[in-house]
Amino acid sequence: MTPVVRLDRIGKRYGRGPWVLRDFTLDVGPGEVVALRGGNGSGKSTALRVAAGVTAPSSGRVERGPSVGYVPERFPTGVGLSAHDYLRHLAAVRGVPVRRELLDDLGFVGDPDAPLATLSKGNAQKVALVQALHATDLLVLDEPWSGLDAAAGAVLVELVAASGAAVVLTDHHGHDVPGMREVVLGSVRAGGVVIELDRVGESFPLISGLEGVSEARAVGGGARVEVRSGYSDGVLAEALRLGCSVRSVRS
Ligand SMILES: Nc1ncnc2c1ncn2[C@@H]1O[C@H](COP(=O)(O)OP(=O)(O)OP(=O)(O)O)[C@@H](O)[C@H]1O
Repeated sequence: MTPVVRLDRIGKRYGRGPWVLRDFTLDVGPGEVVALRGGNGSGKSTALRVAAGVTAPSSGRVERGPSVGYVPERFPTGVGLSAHDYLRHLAAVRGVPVRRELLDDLGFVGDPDAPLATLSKGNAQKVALVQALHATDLLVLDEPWSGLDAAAGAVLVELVAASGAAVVLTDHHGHDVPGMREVVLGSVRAGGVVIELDRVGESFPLISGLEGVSEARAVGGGARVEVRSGYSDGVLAEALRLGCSVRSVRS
């Protein structure tokens, strides 16, 4: 089966911050539903943003089909439009029909002509879902059940299961979509070690950019370096080669 979305050894760091994702690979085929699992801060939303194309990976490659729907973790309701105008506008930009009937299916009971910012959280979330559900290739859903009542939640399970698109989602509430595959994102810090180095000096940027380093902080002339599980030997060897000395290694 040809995947609709392929994340190929994705790495992501925001600016010069720590690596949030390292070597993350994921293929999702049409009609497949994948739930990303992992603790807070393990990079789930980041992986979804990369999959949806709203943020670029720092390394690795992304391939995806052209028709993509994305529900962000926080729906930006401050656009000053009503639900109807917002859906009409996005549908026109994308050249797809407005699927207003989905608002009814999800039990939307807000005023569709009132500004989005005045809607309740659950009703705003239903608008966020409807604008995404047009997608035929890839649906990227970040906490899509957030704010939904039980009835709407059950409808969303059915919509996701029946979408036919590749679906990648996160869900802290454990909704069970039939056939859903789970992919666990390990924290880049889980199981790793903290290495304290002396005599780092100008080698700090090189040390902080080494493979497996999830966070590095300059401390005096040395550094405190957090290293993911399995990478400490390589980081230690490289640090020594760069002339640093090792003060401590702790798991
Ligand atoms: N725009 C950003 N700029 C800088 N750092 C960011 C940004 N977005 C996320 N991060 C950092 O990336 C890491 C992963 O965050 P992300 O939101 O992807 O995790 P998550 O698994 O979705 O977390 P949660 O379960 O709490 O929603 C965190 O340390 C976070 O602080």
